[in-house]
Amino acid sequence: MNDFDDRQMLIELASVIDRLEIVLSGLQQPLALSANDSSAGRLSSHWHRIFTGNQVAANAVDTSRQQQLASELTQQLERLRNEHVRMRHIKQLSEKKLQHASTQLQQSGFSPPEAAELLTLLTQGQFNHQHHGQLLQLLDHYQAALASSITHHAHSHDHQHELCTRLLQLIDELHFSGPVATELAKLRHQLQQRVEKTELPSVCLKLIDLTIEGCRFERKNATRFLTNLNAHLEEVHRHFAITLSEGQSIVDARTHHGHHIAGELRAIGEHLFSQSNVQLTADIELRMRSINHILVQHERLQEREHALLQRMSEMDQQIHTLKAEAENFKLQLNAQNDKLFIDSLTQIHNRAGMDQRLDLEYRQWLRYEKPLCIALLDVDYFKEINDKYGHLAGDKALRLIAKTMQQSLRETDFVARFGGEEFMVLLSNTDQKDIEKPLQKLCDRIKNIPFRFKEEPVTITISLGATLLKQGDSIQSALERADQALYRAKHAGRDQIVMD
Ligand SMILES: Nc1nc2c(ncn2[C@@H]2O[C@H](COP(=O)(O)OP(=O)(O)OP(=O)(O)O)[C@@H](O)[C@H]2O)c(=O)[nH]1
Repeated sequence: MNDFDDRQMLIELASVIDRLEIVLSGLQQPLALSANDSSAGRLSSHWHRIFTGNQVAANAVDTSRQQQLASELTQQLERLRNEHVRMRHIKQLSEKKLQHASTQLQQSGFSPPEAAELLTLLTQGQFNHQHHGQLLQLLDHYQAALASSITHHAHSHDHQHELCTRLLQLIDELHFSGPVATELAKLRHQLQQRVEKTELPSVCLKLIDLTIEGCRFERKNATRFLTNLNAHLEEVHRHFAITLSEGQSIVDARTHHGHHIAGELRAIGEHLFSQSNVQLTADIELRMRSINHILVQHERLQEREHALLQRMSEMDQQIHTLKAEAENFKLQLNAQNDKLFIDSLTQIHNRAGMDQRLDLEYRQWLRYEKPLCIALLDVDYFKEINDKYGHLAGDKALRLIAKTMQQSLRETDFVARFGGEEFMVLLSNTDQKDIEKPLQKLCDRIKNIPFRFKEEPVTITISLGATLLKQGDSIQSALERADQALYRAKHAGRDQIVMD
């Protein structure tokens, strides 16, 4: 555009010069001036003086010709003036655009030293007359900024994908019941579909909300149970206190009756030796009545004792119920505790379970130095399964793969799902020469699962990277080696095992 305007300007200027030459040659023709044309004569001599630098007699130029030339000259000058205004406007506009572009580039965060230098000049309004050069430089930087923003976008896309996978994993590690579980399932479904970058924060917040709500729900259940337990215990305590005092009073009464009967018997014995028969009979009768009275009281005591036993048996029943409830609660807590280490989708161990077992196996390896193998597995092209047959099909595949893995290995081996379609296997106490066989069997079994999605038979393969723990290894270093091996298996074409 600028190029074109400049060329146009040159053509215009050339034409102006041509015209001016004609005007000049016209003015140079020495023609007589009439008295009426004195002003035109003055004008022509004025132009003559401007263009030639020489004075000419006022009557030396033809008046009509002079007038024509003068009007042409005026027109040319007018055009020239307009063009000048237009060019000035274009210049101002392009400077403004340049400034706007440099501000935008500055805001883009793209600033190699050359770009920074140019931008400082441009944003300070220091344009030089070589606009073209500056524009070209600016264009170069624009292109670089665009390329960098495309790369950045790709990275942020990767990051977004990773975040979604991590959120899915977290959901799989949560084991809530009731409405929270339903909401979590919905959120899981949403994450498996495409979640826009802008929606991610609200999904994270929702997950936090649900986790808090789930914890509250669990806590409410536990509190309710403990309140019940407490109420029952209070009741038992009250009964126990009554029973205790009742028992004590029965014991006191029994002792008292015992003493009384013993006293009466002693008195009968004494009277037997010291009294006459008539007197003796009367005394014995008296004592017998007293003993009878004691026996009646004793019977009442027996009834109270019976009631006491009844109450004790009820208490025993209550304590029994309490014990059963406490046992049940303990089982629930244990089950919840176990669930913390179980992946809800596949029902094998999750990342937390894997960390716990890895730690244990590592300590045993340090102590007993028996071989320990870590294998990392990743399902090949799993994204395609999800994309082509839907996430439910993907979930089903993951469940079956996990089950097959468990069935394919020994009970003492360990299997965990630690990421979306990533699994880990620990083979303890297995020598190097014996490792490849079970791992190969595992891969073959998975490959042979007869998956059918949308009536189509589908073969799913896995890539596997494995390593044996070596002298000086930490858990981290061994995991990294296994991960590298897995990476090589993927890049060598997938569906294979790489041992490091
Ligand atoms: N159905 C389902 N898909 C999941 C789950 N977790 C992760 N994924 C998906 O697994 C896919 C993994 O894709 P990528 O990491 O690209 O790997 P891939 O397609 O298996 O490709 P390669 O590993 O390179 O062979 C993504 O589409 C995830 O959304 C899950 O729990 N269920």
